Amino acid sequence: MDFQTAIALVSGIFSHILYFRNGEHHSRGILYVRLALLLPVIVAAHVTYLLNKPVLLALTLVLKFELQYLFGIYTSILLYRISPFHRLRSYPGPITYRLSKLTHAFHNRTFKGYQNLYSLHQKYGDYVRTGPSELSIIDPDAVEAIFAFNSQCTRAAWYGMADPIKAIFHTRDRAEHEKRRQVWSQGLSVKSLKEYESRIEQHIQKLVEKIGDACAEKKPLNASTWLNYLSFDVMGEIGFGRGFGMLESGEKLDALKILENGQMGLGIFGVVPWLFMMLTKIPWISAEHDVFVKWCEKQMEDRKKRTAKVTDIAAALIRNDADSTEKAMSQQWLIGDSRILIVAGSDAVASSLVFALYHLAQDPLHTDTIRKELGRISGKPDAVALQNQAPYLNAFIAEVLRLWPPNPSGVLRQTPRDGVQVGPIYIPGDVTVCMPFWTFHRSPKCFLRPDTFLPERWLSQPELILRSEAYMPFGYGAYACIGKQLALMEMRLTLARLIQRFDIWFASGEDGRRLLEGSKDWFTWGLGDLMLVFAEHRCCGNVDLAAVDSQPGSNGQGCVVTRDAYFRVKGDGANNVYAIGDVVSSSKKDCHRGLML
Ligand code: HEM
Repeated sequence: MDFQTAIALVSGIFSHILYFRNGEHHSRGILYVRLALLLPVIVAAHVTYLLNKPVLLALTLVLKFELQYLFGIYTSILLYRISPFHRLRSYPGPITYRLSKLTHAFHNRTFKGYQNLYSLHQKYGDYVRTGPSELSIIDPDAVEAIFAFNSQCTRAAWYGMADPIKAIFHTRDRAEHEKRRQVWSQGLSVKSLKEYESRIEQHIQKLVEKIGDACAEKKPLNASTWLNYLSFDVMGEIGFGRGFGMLESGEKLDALKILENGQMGLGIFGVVPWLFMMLTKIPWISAEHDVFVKWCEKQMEDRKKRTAKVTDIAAALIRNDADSTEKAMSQQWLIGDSRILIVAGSDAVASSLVFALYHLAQDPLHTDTIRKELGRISGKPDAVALQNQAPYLNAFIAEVLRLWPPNPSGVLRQTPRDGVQVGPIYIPGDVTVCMPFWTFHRSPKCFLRPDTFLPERWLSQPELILRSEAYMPFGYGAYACIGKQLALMEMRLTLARLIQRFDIWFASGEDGRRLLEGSKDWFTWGLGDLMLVFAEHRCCGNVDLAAVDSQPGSNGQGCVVTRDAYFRVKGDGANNVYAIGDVVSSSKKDCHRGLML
């Protein structure tokens, strides 16, 4: 090895040990690339000028030195990551993940990040090393230490990927975040929620009418599409004072199509923040995303110009902007939060509602139980009644959020410099820790029969919940979801209104698999299709199956005759119809046993 090579290699190794090994570098990717490209040219120019060497020779020498230097850095980095000196050496995990997060991105290429994490936990246990300095954890004892208000853990580098944009969701500084959260909470107070209720109802009513039309024409509907329209229209209404009109037009806004494309990138490259940040700085890659950002800004600008007749979340943010003395900074917050307003709540509510409809179609007993419960509430149940007097509905929603949390791969935190102690386990400092909700919610150590949809675990069978700390679809602690009550109100109202009016089944040829297996994990869910048929519910409440049951061998099965159709029914052999199936026919001849309602 010649002297120059030795110097280059040693410089590389020391650069890693003294500089790159410490602190955060994810936001400097572009800077490093620029330096790597520019420095050789500058140095070569100096060598040519000072030593009088030919340009080409100087450039070759400098580039050779640079490559050797980079080789030194990367060899040192990779060896260190798998060495017994690394602070995460004792945690199990695949060697390829220890070497580089790029492996994680590669495994996420099919948008099944949540399943990937599930498999890793199945193989390696509750603590898995999923990156050079990253752990995925499904230990309920660790929740307090990592998420509680008094935890020293902060948001991980992942949240800084939107830099330099300012927004509540991207703020890593605890004090700054707390201040912004106070501004947001004015728009989400109990009083505001009360005002939002009737406006949310109007949008739900539009959805109900659309479904009613499809129902009259006996047409199936894609629930994933229509619930998305609802949740975005509601966020337009609550966020900016007017819906986006998608329920009326039946068409997705172009801006939201762009948003979906952008989410795909997040699903794959989001696990490697430095790479994601570099990619989003490349103009032709970020062009579409910039259009979406501009559209969000425009919503806020338009809202500022309108005199508000109604209250909304933007009103609180704009008020704060008007009071602010630091105008430029305040404007930055307003722009950043306009995006959060649109994105944060819509996807999550839509996916939760679609998975809820899947479970209703899959087992109509849930529909029946909720309907009976709603029937016991006097008058049309409002949001407060649904919260306090519909325990099964609430348990049903809780179970949907357990099995299908809207952020399936969870959220990330960073441990403080001194690390964190979880009982006998020490998690070293400056480590990114992730709690993957989908996997955590299905841990057999935390929930009995973890993969089974059982709303009863939140009601009559609490013994099925072993560790309630593991349940955190809305996150937990200082950064937890600020829109939780709004989301729950919207979900309760939507499900109640749909169940009160319709019976819900899978459309012909649908079994829900496209939703369960085809949905993509791109931080929130990119939903697969779910084709459903809705039918006006005419035979509500208990149905006396005696006539059906009295037929020998009927086994509680037969037909229910409503005003104009014959439905196939299944009973429990006692007095309840618990599944009402397809319309068999409009005449009695295809219906071998009938029961007139
Ligand atoms: C089922 C519905 C929803 C679920 C499951 C959900 C889940 C979450 C989770 C897990 C976080 C925490 C992220 C973290 O720890 O960094 C979060 C944050 C947030 N959510 Fe939601 N969310 C839902 C609906 C909504 C709605 C309707 C809004 C509308 C206002 C909203 C606004 C926000 C905001 C602004 C944050 C950031 C809070 C902060 O930084 O302090 N979410 N959400």
